Formats: sequence, structure tokens, C-alpha cells
Amino acid sequence: MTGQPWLSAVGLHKQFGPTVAISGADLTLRPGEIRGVVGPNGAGKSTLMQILAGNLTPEHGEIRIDGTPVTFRRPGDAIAAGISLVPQEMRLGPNLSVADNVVLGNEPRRLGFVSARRSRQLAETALRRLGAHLDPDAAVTSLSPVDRRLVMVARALARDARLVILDEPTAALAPHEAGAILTAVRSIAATGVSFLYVSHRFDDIEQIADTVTGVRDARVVADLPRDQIRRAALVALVSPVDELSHPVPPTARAARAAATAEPVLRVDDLRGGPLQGVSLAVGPGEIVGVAGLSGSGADELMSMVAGITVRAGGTVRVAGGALPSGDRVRAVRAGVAYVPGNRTLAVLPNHDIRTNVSISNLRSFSRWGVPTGGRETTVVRRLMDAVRLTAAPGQTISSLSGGNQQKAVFARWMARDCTVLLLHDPTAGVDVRARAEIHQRVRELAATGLGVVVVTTDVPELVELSDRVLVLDRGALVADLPGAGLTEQAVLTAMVSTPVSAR
Ligand SMILES: Nc1ncnc2c1ncn2[C@@H]1O[C@H](COP(=O)(O)OP(=O)(O)OP(=O)(O)O)[C@@H](O)[C@H]1O
Repeated sequence: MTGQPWLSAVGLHKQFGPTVAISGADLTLRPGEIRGVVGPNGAGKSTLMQILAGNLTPEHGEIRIDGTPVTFRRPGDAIAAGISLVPQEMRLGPNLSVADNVVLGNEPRRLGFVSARRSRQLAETALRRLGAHLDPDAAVTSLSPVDRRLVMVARALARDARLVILDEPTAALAPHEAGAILTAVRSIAATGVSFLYVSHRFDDIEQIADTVTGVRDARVVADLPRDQIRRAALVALVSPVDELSHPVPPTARAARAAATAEPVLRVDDLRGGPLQGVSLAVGPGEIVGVAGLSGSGADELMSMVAGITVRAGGTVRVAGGALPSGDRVRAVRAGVAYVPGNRTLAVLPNHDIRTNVSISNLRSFSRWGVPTGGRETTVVRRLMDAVRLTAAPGQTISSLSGGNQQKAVFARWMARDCTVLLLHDPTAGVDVRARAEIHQRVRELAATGLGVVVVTTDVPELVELSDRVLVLDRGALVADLPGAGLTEQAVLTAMVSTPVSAR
């Protein structure tokens, strides 16, 4: 990072109706600077990024590039000025090749026609700059999540970005997969490109950021130089010390010696997709973590148990009763709750928070089939408090920040009596404070006797939460790590170094 700031934002202010999303926000960037952006859910980080990317127009404030004020009325204006946003969710054309995806929206033309040769060259150059060894002709659907993410970053580079805004780029990646993204960012920054790196993963921020902007309650509250970027400082930005005065005690693992009881979930010889005969049992009160990279079969394990995907073979039993294959309704009736990793699959976007939280349990809020709103609102408010979601139950869910939507989805399943709780990336995009709260709620739910399965690429989360961790690799169970002595290192080692005999 060298030289004077080339970009500065001064006094940016944006509100949605009465909600002030960001106010008086200042920010500068030097060539090659990697600026981490941290703060609790709903703080205003995305709003600030959306303004810089031309997706939102601020009511007040100014953006200057090389000293000259600029006005962005649409994303194309920001892109033309060298600013590209890489959103958290994958936005790739599934039927297009890698090269076509890199140039998407920016296809080089000759005499009015898209030039396939130039497209390919442009894509190859961008991928090379990232150090991504990908075949430009490959179908993007054949790529791993980390390579898909690199394709999205390559798209920004192909547009000659001077600033790339990355929103939670590693949220669904395991630590060593995330390393590929961090390495690419570092090498591109060394060529003078600046980055805004928005993340709740403090490991990433500590490793990569030159500076950190802290956002809290719609304000920029900190601008940290490199030597002040420490874990304690980052945690304090999200959760001031007074709010941490109620540390959440982990339930003693030994106290839940439930493994001896009859399993609430029993999976035998499960087959289908990559799964090649996986068997496992989860006892009442037990939290079983499942680790696995993409292609390991962890996603399919969840969706088959949840009755969403048809299985090719094997049996699934809940509290002793066999579940038919691919029957979601029967699975729900048997008490299988499923919180998917992809939030967009779970949220009812045009409905309010109350409906989104109570939908799994409407019958208990109804008398003679007619919902009784008062009790519903009371219960929903209690659940919202439990996950620290501060909002009005009548607010439309799509007006919440991403992390707060995730809290609402989690609260939905807390409302329901279930026997087995399947959690996929339960705290992706959730701030550290709410993460601890959600973990505690999961432990409390487990303590009532239900069995919990957690699938996540977040290895620290697996270790914090699980009584034992199963590791899947290419459809086979390759390790069963007991709670005693469970460490991140042990899980990571099992994930990346499967003994040949087990393959
Ligand atoms: N389209 C919208 N309509 C109404 N309110 C909105 C809208 N978008 C954001 N907000 C509100 O603005 C505030 C800031 O939201 P923002 O998405 O910027 O937070 P964030 O810091 O990115 O959170 P997260 O870490 O959860 O992604 C929140 O109170 C949110 O509810």
C-alpha cells in the first residue's frame, strides 16, 4: 500500500423511511490498500458498500475519486469509475463457461458482435492475475465453491477495477479454501488494486487487512491502522465490553452423556449423489458436527435426512420410525427441522418477521384454524429476543440486514417442537455476539433431548459446538472425532489428509 488516498467518501447518509442505515460515514482508500470492514449485524456495512458501488444513492455526502466529486446513479457509473462489488451470494450464469462468466455484462465486441476470442483473452488475463488455474472453457457448474468465488473476483478485474468490494467472500468456505481467496486478494492488491473486505470472520481480517473500518449503529466508529488490528479490538467493535458481561457457558459435554440412550436419528448405509453408504447415529441431547468440503456429501446428507432429496439407498429413522425417501412433509411430521445454509431458500421475502418466524408452527397459534395474532406476536417477540434480533415483528423481512434475516430463520425453528434439528451453516454472516447466543440456544435445545446435526465449513464453530465431529470425504465417512480433545487442527487434518485406505 503506497501513496495518497485516491478515493474518499465524506459524510455519506442513507435512510430507508425512518430507519437511518448509515450516517456521516467517512472512508478513504490508498492504492493497494486492503481495508477490512467489520461491525454487528444491521450496523450499516452493506448500505455503505452499496452506495460506493452505485446500487444506492445517498441523501447526503460525497464520493471523490482522485480529488474530483463523482455521482453514481447506477452500478454502471461506479463500474466505469473503477469500482466493482462482488456480492456474498453467487451470481453466475449456470449454463455459461468460466470465460463467459468472467466477461458477463462486459463482453468485448467487434463490429457490434461479441468477440469470443477477445472474451477468452480477457478472462484468461483476469484469471492469471488471480493465480487461478481454471480452464476458461469449463462449465462453471463443474467448479468448487472457492473457484466460483474466484470467477466472480475475476469478473471485477476484467472490468479494470481499481477498487473491489468483497462482501463476506469466505462465508461458506473452510479455512484452507479461504486461504486461496486471501492469497489472490493479497497478490492483486500488490499491483495497486484496493479492496474493501467486509467480513464477520476475524481470522481473515487479522490476516489480510492493512486498515479496518468499524461500523456500528449506522456510524463509522473506528479507523484502525495495521498495528491496532487485534482480536480484542475487533470483538470490541462488534460487542462493547459491557455487553459481554454475560459470558455464555458451554454446557459441559460430559453432562450430556446421552450417547448411551436410544438414538433419535439413525442413518444406515445412506446412498445417493456422492454418498457411498454412510451410517451414523445421533443420541438425544447430542450435537454432532459434520465437516466436509464441497463434494464431500455433507450437503446431500442433510437434504436426504430432511426429505428434500430422494435417496438411492439406505434407511433414515427418527425416534425409531422409518422415514420414506424424499418426503419432506413426513420428515417434518416426524420432527425433522432443517435450517438451510442458503438463506434465500428459507426466507419468505414479502412477509413480515412475525410470519417468517411463526410459519413452522402456525397451528399452535390458531384457534379453529384462525390465527390468534396476540399470542403469536408474544411468542415471536420472545424468540426474537432469544436470538438478539432487534426489530418490530411487523417489519418486512427483506428490510433486515443479511445477518438479521439469518437470526429470524433460526428463531423459526426454535418455535417448533422437533426431534432432530439439522443446521447448515447456522451462523454464516452472523456477528460474534449473536453467534455466541445462537450457540447457546442450540445447546439449550439439545439439553431438552433433541438430536442436533450441524454441517458447516466453519471449523472453529464445529469445535465450539459439537460433542463429536464426523468428517466426510467424497461421500464416505473418514473420521469420527470424539469431543474430548477435539481441536480445530484435528478436524482440519482429517478434512484434508484422508488416509488412502479410507478412500
Ligand atoms: N431496503 C431496506 N429497507 C429498509 N431498511 C433497510 C433496507 N436495507 C437495509 N435496511 C436497514 O438498514 C440497516 C443497515 O443494514 P445493512 O444491511 O447495511 O447492515 P449490515 O451491517 O450490512 O448487516 P449484516 O452484517 O447483517 O449484513 C438495518 O437496520 C437494516 O434493517
